[in-house]
Amino acid sequence: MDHTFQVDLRGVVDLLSHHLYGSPRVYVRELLQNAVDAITARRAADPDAPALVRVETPELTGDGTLRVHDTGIGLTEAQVHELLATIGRSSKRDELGFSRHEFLGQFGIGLLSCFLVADEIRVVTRHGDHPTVHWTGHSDGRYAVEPAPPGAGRAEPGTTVTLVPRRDADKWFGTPTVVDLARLFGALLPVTVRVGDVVTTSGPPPWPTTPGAPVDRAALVRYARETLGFDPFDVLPLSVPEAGLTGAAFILSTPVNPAARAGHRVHLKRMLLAEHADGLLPDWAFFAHCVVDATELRPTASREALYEDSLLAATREALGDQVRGWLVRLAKHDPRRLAEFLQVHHLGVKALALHDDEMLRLVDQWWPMETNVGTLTLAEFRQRHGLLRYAASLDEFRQLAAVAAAQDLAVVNGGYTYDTELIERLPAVDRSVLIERLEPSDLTTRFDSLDPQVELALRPFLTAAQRALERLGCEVVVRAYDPVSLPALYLVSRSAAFNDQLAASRDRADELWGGVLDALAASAPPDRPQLVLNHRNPLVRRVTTLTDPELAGLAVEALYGQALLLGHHPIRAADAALLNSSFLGLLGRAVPGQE
Ligand SMILES: Nc1ncnc2c1ncn2[C@@H]1O[C@H](COP(=O)(O)OP(=O)(O)OP(=O)(O)O)[C@@H](O)[C@H]1O
Repeated sequence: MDHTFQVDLRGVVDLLSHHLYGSPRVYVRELLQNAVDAITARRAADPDAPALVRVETPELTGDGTLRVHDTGIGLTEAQVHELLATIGRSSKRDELGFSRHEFLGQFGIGLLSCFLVADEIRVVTRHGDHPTVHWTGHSDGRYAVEPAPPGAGRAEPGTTVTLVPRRDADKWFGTPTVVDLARLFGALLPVTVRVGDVVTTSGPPPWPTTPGAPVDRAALVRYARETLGFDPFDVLPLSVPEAGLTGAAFILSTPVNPAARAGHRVHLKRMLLAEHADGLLPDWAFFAHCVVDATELRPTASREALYEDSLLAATREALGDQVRGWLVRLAKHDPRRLAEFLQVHHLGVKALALHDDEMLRLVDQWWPMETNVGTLTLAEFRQRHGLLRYAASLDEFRQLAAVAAAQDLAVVNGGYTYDTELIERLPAVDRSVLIERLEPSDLTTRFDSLDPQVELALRPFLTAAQRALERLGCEVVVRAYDPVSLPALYLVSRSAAFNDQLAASRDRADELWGGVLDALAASAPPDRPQLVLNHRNPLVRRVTTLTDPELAGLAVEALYGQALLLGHHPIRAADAALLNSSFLGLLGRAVPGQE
């Protein structure tokens, strides 16, 4: 024998409230949606039928209930039985079960959302010339249907839905709350909605809704200010005909974290679906906030998010192209504005450029980088200097920028967030790009050696100097280079820096790990850091002629300390001690008198 499923309405309402809808406030949306659909259905047969939805809050009704009146198609008694009391039954699907295009509803559960805030729902409805029907539904699952008492029938076709609030749901029925919710969800609806005397619909959207219609920028900026709460950097109209989508992208005027997406304001058939919907734009377009209305995109059953399907994917791509087009146009016709845009969003743009070729090209062409030959984009730098030579850290750049410039070596500062990674990714998108990381020790090859005679004469000094710095593992050399004002340069090749780190770790490591580090150290080349004294510097020349080996040692130690500090090199304990002793030693020599 066949039986029919029984539904525990309380259980279903509990499911809706805890797992489907984000907040009980959606009851306003569902009521408006049903009223608008009913008007749409009536106007399909009678285009001149009135189109008005009136909401009366308890403040107006005076009996504690909220009422929604519509001039829609209404229901016959048979339809009331079939549609209102059957969960999942909807008049808005065709014979094959597909949602009918002209309606907002489709699932046949919307009315149940009223039970999130009401214990009892009453519907008084009239379809055409049929008698008026009264339906009362209770949250415990009971319902009653009866014809209207004689003389109490509706004068006109349409429906009135009355909610008897639950005791704990009063806050959802205050007039200001209902006005706000009606505006939030239904401001763009194509039917006039009034809450009491307040019209909550605002007419058509502020963006062009037909192809070729002019863009009213002032209206869009006003909309952003009033509805989204910010002044956009720029606005661009959006259109994706396959999705029946029109709208606008508002470019944010303050930096945002690309990973923390705020989402987009999405309307479906003029009803707000979500204020923060995901998935409408590609990730890289984090700097744009969209407001759109679409007829073909599908909602999830909660009506609070977009259903991820191939149409949404195609829409995302098309919208991405339109935002990209905006960037390209800006680059072509208004580079100054593009520079302003990048000033605001460079960190986000760079983060995406690590993965997105298009963004990388944008950074390459338009982001001004610090270099030792002035501020240039990477593309400009390559055009002027060919090879893209870069320092991989801020310290390295600071240490070497001036010296490299004096040797005619142009260097880009790759020390800021993402810059080195971006430079190193450039050859992957453009094979013709040649890059080279500046190796500090490469610089020495560009310095001039001294005349052999001079070199010979410097031997005693060099011996004393080397003795002074031996215990620090530093080699002293003398070369002639520019700028003349620089007395000494401390140069650490990358392998020497690695050795230094290895030694420091070895000191802290236990036996087993220490053994591993020793093995590594053994395989590393024995490159030592160098203190390169500049023979063109007048002070250095004087130092090299000192005959007192102790004073020569002190002077070299002081030059070593100064080179470390100037180059932003780490100062180890031994270095600090040496700085201290050389300073005091020189001071002792400088101040006359005996103990
Ligand atoms: N104001 C109204 N006027 C006329 N018919 C209505 C009205 N409200 C509800 N109905 C009828 O009741 C049915 C069920 O409504 P319900 O809101 O539960 O679902 P729906 O609107 O069809 O779909 P969804 O769950 O997506 O909102 C509707 O399909 C419609 O036929």
